[in-house]
Order: sequence, then structure tokens, then C-alpha cells
Amino acid sequence: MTQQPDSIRVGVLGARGRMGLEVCKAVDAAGDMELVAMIDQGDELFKASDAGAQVFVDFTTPDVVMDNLHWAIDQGINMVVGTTGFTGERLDQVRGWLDANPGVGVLIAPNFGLGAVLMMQFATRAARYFESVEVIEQHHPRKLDAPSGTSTHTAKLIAQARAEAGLGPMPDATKEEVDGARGADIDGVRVHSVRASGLVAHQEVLFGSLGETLTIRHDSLDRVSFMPGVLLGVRKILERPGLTVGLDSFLD
Ligand SMILES: NC(=O)C1=CN([C@@H]2O[C@H](COP(=O)(O)OP(=O)(O)OC[C@H]3O[C@@H](n4cnc5c(N)ncnc54)[C@H](O)[C@@H]3O)[C@@H](O)[C@H]2O)C=CC1
Ligand SMILES: O=C(O)C1=N[C@H](C(=O)O)C[C@H](O)C1
Repeated sequence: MTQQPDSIRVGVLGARGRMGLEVCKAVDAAGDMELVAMIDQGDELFKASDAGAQVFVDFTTPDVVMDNLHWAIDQGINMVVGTTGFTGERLDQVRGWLDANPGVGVLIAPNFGLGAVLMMQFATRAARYFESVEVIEQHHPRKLDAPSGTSTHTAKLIAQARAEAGLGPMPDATKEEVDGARGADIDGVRVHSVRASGLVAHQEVLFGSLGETLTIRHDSLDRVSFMPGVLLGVRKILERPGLTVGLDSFLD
């Protein structure tokens, strides 16, 4: 790709992974970006800052992403993060690092698929109208974590919407005969994780009330589905200092 003088210089962390490879291709193909560093396990992070990266895109693993964030923020490098594993405590830690480096922007998005963002918004909207709701996420079997970041985020959004609407616990007379049979409990919302070959990333949110159900489903059939969201994040983060969680506010 021909370099533009004002192109955004991007470094990719986790560059040899499933998502990292796709991000490298997407950045390389974008007319307004320049891929200046591809970093994976064993490579030195400073090579990316030496190469003048303005934005790091991180698709690594939950056990290394915090070190990457801390290092990049201290170097004044903006971050677009898709890696999962962000608890409230972790987000507070990132906010603390950003307070000490106020010009830096970090976007942490549990899902960069535009359809997935809408699925979460629709589910949040529906949450107040149904007495029952459960989340079923389905992924490829090489995924390291469960429940998925997307399902955890969705469950938290639903729980918050239910609480704001004054809804109590869901009806459920079932006694769990085997641990895990009813899935994980995230803020009172059950989340079920399926892992099977052939799958990429899929999620259903199943709502139920007297005499009716509503199912909201999203399917990522290919990792290219995440790329428009990642590129949008790279473009917008340069003008959004501080911490942004989720892609929603970048779409408006
Ligand atoms: N937010 C979103 O839209 C999406 C998020 N994800 C998440 O992204 C993460 C990565 O997913 P995949 O690409 O499928 O995993 P993967 O296992 O294919 O790739 C992870 C890569 O990170 C590398 N890595 C490990 N430690 C490193 C370090 N210290 N520095 C640099 N690289 C390092 C690994 O060697 C590997 O190449 C997961 O947490 C996954 O859940 C995945 C898809 C979409
Ligand atoms: O590991 C994956 O593949 C994915 N991870 C993210 C998650 O945990 O929600 C996003 C998407 O579901 C794909």
C-alpha cells in the first residue's frame, strides 16, 4: 500500500494470532493507515514504539494484556483492545494509569462486530419487558476463556437494565443436580458457553415472558466481521483521550 504522509501509524500486538493476522491485513489495506510493527510473544514491545506507532491494536491473551496496556500508556501510545478478561477492577487500574497520562486514549471493546454491538443494544432495550432471560454463547474450541467477553458484557448490561426497571430475580424452580448445568451466574443472568469445531463466534439472547419468547441472535461467520469496528476504533481513538469501554459511543 502506498504510504500517505498523514497516515495513522499502527502496531499490532498478538500479530501471529487468529485476530492479529486479520488486523494486520486490514490495517495494511487501509489507505489512511500504515502497519509499522507486528509484535507477538517473545518480541520486544519497544520495537513498536521505536517504529513510531501511534496506536497499538491488542488481540493477545487476558494474562498479558494488562502489562501491554501499562507499558503503552506510559509511552504515550493509544490502545485499541479486543482482548478479553476485563473485570471492573482491571478497568479501574487502566483508568489510574490514564489519569497519570491524560493525553492517551484507550478503547476496550468486548466485541468489534457491528452486528454484535447492535445485538447487545437490542438486548439491553428488551431486558425490561421480559421476566426471564438467558445468554447462550458459542465459539470455536481453541478459545481460551469462558464465558466470552461479549456474553459477560451482555449479561451485565441486561442485569443493569432489569435493576433499573425494578425487576426481581427470574422464576427458576430447578435444583442443579450437576455443577454447571444451569450455566454461569453473571449478576443474576445465566450464561451458557458452547465450544464446537466449525464455529467462529455466535451469541443468542433468549427472553421469555408469559406465552412468548424473543430470541436475538448474532453470528460472526468470519473474523473479517470484526475489522470495520477495529479500523473505526483506530481512527477515533486519536481524538478520544481517556478510557472508552465498548464501541457504541464511536458509532453514534
Ligand atoms: N473484541 C473482539 O471483537 C474480539 C476479541 N477476541 C479476543 O481476542 C483475544 C485473541 O483472540 P485470538 O486471536 O483468537 O487468539 P490467538 O490465540 O489466536 O492469538 C493470541 C496471540 O497473542 C500472542 N501473544 C501471547 N502473549 C503475547 C505477548 N506478551 N505479546 C504479544 N503477543 C502475545 C500469541 O502468541 C498469539 O499469537 C482473545 O481474548 C479473544 O477472546 C477475539 C475475537 C474478536
Ligand atoms: O475468542 C473469540 O473468538 C472471540 N472473543 C470475544 C469474546 O470473548 O466475546 C469476541 C468474539 O466473541 C470472538
